[in-house]
Amino acid sequence: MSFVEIADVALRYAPQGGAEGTLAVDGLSLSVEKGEFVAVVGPSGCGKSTLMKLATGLNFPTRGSVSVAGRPVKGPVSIAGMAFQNPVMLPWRLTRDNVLLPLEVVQPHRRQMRARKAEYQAKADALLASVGLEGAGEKYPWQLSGGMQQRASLCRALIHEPELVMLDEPFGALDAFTREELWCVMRDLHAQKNFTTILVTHDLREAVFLADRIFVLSARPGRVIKVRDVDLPRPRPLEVTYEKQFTDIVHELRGLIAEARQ
Ligand SMILES: Nc1ncnc2c1ncn2[C@@H]1O[C@H](COP(=O)(O)OP(=O)(O)OP(=O)(O)O)[C@@H](O)[C@H]1O
Repeated sequence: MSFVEIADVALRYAPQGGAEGTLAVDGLSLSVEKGEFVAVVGPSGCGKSTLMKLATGLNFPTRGSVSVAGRPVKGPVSIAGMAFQNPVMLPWRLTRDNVLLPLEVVQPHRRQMRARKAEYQAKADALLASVGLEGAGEKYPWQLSGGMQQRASLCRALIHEPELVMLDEPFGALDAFTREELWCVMRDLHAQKNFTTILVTHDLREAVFLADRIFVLSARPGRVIKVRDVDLPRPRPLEVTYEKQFTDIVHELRGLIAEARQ
């Protein structure tokens, strides 16, 4: 059995005001192996974020099944860490304390928080340093740039050592240079820690740079219309993005999405 299995799933959002609701995904099947880095791309509104919510237990299928780590998903998946386009840091807490938030929620850390606070704080500072944010734990999030906040948000997604990391457009709001820097941060974190990763993105270069496999979804209701292996060797330097093999894959994906939008 794969680490994440989504099997023939449909999800219709509840109707409002007599309408019939929105069928977000239908016949959606995909599986992700342990340690794999996959990306999900597709036309706007095709159900990418819905897929993320299904895999983390924030939404449940109308039909079909979802399992993670061999267990059916019946509620929020505690072995998952998440990062989104908007880092949403609590402005009254230091950056370090924002990073520590999942440990205050997820067991067994929650019950150990008081006794192990100093150790957890040191862990947060070490994680921040590993993404180039040495000393930033002592600052408030509003004292950091957007790129720094997004790095901190990655740390928050990883602090409880999740086996599954879900990234929903995490670099979408950043300028091109900062975005590429964070691709490298993410590449290195994945290589070190080997968590299973699902990245939802509109940025096809980002998908090809980071992923082992890319799932292309149809227009809504979303289902997988193509699985593209990215057979570029790792570790991948940024320069790979200028190579023909890389740009060929990007063009292929662009063509598939253009077709799917029609
Ligand atoms: N909570 C909700 N209630 C009702 N409809 C919803 C809800 N969440 C999403 N939808 C609808 O489901 C469809 C799929 O939404 P989803 O956010 O999964 O798509 P997406 O591919 O992530 O979108 P985008 O490319 O714009 O980020 C859309 O038509 C959206 O309006």
